[in-house]
Amino acid sequence: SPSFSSVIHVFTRDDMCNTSVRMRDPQRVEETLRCMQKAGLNTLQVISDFDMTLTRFARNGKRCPTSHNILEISKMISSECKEKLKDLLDKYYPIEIDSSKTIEEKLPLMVEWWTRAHALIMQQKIRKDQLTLAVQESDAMLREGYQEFFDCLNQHSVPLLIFSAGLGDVLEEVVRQAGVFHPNVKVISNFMDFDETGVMTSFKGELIHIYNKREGALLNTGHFEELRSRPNVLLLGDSLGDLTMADGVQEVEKVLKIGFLNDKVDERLPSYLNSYDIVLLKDETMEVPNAILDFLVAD
Ligand SMILES: Nc1ccn([C@@H]2O[C@H](COP(=O)(O)O)[C@@H](O)[C@H]2O)c(=O)n1
Ligand SMILES: [Mg+2]
Repeated sequence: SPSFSSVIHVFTRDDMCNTSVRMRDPQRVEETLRCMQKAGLNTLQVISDFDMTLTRFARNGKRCPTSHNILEISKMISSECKEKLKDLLDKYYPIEIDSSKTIEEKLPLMVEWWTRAHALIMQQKIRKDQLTLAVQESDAMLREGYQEFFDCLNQHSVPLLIFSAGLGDVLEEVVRQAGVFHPNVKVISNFMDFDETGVMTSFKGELIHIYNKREGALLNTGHFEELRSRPNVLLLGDSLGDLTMADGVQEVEKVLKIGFLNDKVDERLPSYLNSYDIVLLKDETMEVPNAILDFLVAD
């Protein structure tokens, strides 16, 4: 059964190009993992962001789509609307990853991006039954090793909450088409409302954007209440906004935060190291989360 040294081996491997694992405090990571292992898998829950955390950021140098992008570049969207959505992406994505701006400075601009994009999407008479094809025709890609990750959690009945500011209907389809939408998976995200003919009319509930996952978590107290007996959390994200995803967990004991740092790595590394326990630099795989699960399984 895997020992901590085998996890460390994955953490410190230097044989793989473009892959690197950083930790602010490796000893604390080890202590946290040992506590989690001792407490057992029946005390664990996993909370993960979706876009660019469970999905790949890039492949062969080309960006992979977010759940928004999958819809935005699909046949369902008119070319005029596509152009407007692309302009929004070009304007706001650089702000999202700008390390010279604070979260407080970025927040209103991110709300503006989501609000404007969703207003455009709502005008497009999206058909629910066309989402399957949009995902099939996209380059959406879960990270290498996703099957092992999803299957392991399911096999051990560990709940996986996918908490996304993306498009819930689209991301669920990505997970379904990958064959890993197991019964232990729950999704909190922006879901569409459809009329009786299957045409989208609006979005359900409160908007989830990159910086209000804490509020989103607190709106879902029922989910976390059900998981009261699971105070240990493995959190996976790619944005500093993802760090609050576990804020709804009741009587939390240990939280291990794993951050995928995909873009503008040098500028953003200090803030990621400050806030995530483990930072994965340009790592397109689930190798580290899987090594951690292997370690936790072996109690
Ligand atoms: N119109 C938009 C708005 C946001 N995005 C990207 O979605 C990501 C958020 O989804 P998570 O699953 O990561 O919560 C965010 O990082 C934005 O870059 C987009 O592509 N289009
Ligand atoms: Mg993300």
